Amino acid sequence: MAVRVGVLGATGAVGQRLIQLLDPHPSFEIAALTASEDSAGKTYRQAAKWRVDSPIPDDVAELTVSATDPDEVPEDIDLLFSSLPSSVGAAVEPDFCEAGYVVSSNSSNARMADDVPLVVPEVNADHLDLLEVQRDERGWDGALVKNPNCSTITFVPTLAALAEYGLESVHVATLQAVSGAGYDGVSSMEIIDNAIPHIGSEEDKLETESRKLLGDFDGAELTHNDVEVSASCNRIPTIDGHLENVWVETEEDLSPTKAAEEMEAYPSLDLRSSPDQLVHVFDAPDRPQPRMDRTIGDGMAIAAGGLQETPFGLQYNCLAHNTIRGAAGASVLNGELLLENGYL
Ligand SMILES: NC(=O)C1=CN([C@@H]2O[C@H](COP(=O)(O)OP(=O)(O)OC[C@H]3O[C@@H](n4cnc5c(N)ncnc54)[C@H](OP(=O)(O)O)[C@@H]3O)[C@@H](O)[C@H]2O)C=CC1
Ligand SMILES: N[C@@H](CC(=O)OP(=O)(O)O)C(=O)O
Repeated sequence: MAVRVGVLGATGAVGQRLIQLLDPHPSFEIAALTASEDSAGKTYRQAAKWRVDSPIPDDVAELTVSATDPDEVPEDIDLLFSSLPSSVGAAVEPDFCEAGYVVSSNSSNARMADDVPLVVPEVNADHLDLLEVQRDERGWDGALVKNPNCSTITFVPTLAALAEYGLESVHVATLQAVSGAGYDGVSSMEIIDNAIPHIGSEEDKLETESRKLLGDFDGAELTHNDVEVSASCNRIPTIDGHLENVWVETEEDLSPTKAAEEMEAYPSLDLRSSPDQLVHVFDAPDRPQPRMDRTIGDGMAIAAGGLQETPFGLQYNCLAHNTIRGAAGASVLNGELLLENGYL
């Protein structure tokens, strides 16, 4: 029987992607949708300005949107996907966890909290058991798990594939699509014929979240990886797909050929939303490209290419679909991991 799930912030850009991914999902049944007080009481069709590239699912369209309050969500919901603005997530997600709901959240609040697992299942599924510590410390029946920032998700799997060579330092420069800022995030006058070399708080997220994801969990405590990470983030006029240029220095020698082999061989998982192959490496030096490569693995794979030796270490480019692999798909994958690990 399918697990009954809800979406917090269901009317937003990421909320709509969540609905698109969850509606056909065999393990989950959408049974609750929440948004702001402005949307509460309306049908989803009325409340959401549907902008996803597939039709709004009929059954979901007729559900009534409720306020984002634990008292407004049915008790028989087992899992909530959260795509709220982070300030709202910070205020309400703990209330839902205290009320007994398990929350798989895409919002940036609490990602770096010591007792909150920040998970990319193919990279650090074992960190999920930090939930035992969380429940002990907070006394929650529910639980809170986070996926990282979309740009963090794009480059961390490639680093995980190289980790056995000893990661010393990483430099990453991003070229991020406008959908990452949300529908109203960047105006057309700002971004057409332009690039913006600043995305608020983004660089710090890449630098800190990557070290947490690549850290070790001993069953009680999480130690962050001590690799030095330096990021520079840029907004460019693509719609979807974050492209990143990465330079990595390793303790052991690592040729571009060997690095490509390690990336291609890095294992995926058997979870329903995991791609068959996690990292695809292109031989052609002009790939990956956002428009051509963002939907590899139904938008859940990472594309890489352009591997070469430089005076600053191994250099390569990588790409992921920011609202699928980097946001909604990442939360759904964590929901699948929670289910597989008996947390639901
Ligand atoms: N856009 C993207 O690609 C990415 C976004 N994210 C993160 O995901 C989260 C959602 O982003 P996005 O979907 O773009 O945001 P949107 O602004 O499109 O959607 C926000 C959602 O939250 C609801 N909401 C807003 N204020 C409140 C409130 N006070 N109480 C309850 N619900 C509220 C909105 O409801 P209503 O419609 O009623 O206003 C809407 O459903 C953010 O934390 C963002 O940083 C992460 C990665 C990528
Ligand atoms: N800041 C990201 C999207 C985002 O909302 O990230 P986060 O989930 O860390 O808030 C972008 O602009 O592409």
